[in-house]
Amino acid sequence: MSLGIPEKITALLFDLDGVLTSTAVLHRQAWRQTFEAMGQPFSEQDYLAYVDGKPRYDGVRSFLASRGLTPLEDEVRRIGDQKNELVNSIIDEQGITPYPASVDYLKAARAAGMPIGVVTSSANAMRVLRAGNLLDYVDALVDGNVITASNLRGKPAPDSFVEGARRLRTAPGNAAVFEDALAGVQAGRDGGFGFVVGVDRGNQAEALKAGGADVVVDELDELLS
Ligand SMILES: O=P(O)(O)OC[C@H]1O[C@@H](O)[C@H](O)[C@@H](O)[C@@H]1O
Repeated sequence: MSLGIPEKITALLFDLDGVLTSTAVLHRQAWRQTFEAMGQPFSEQDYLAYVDGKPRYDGVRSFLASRGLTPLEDEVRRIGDQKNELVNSIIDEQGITPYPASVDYLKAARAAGMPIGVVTSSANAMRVLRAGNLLDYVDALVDGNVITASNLRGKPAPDSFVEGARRLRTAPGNAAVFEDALAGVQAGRDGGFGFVVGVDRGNQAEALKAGGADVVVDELDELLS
């Protein structure tokens, strides 16, 4: 079976929320409730432009900066931590659903012997991967905790994907990035990755293309043939 990627690609790096699992929607809901409780209306467009794909506190800073606000660091953390409690209780209530088409793609990648990394800004990744029964597919994980502990810059900087490639012993030019967030697609482009797949979950196919995606799909199994 063909994975629909160039021959030079020898490793795959997947974002988690919104690419492998439908948790991006849960994050968006928790962010909206958190910001609206502060009197700041928060649209889907705000999520996509300012928060999606970025580490937790970067998301807080970026959205509030768009409203002309620059809160002190303590306040940034208080808001981010409040959102984290909320997203965890939403996950408790709603559970974790992997996208079936993404699981099919992971299975095909495994069958092809491709090393697989998950590169996500989320510090809740282990919980999500475990609940989604996805851990068997993961050879390397770079998550929000690794990003903090290793002092990496979060997406849109390429650092976390570069670290993922390093852990799979692959040069970025030989690795493919799979991303639904604009910040993540930009990270793939700026890191010189060999192929960037944009996954359009929110009417932003054009923006993903403009941000550096080589191809944009609605579901990962569209790449299989
Ligand atoms: O707060 P967490 O779980 O560490 O996640 C940080 C970010 O992780 C990203 O994967 C999500 O796209 C964002 O919505 C989220 O804010």
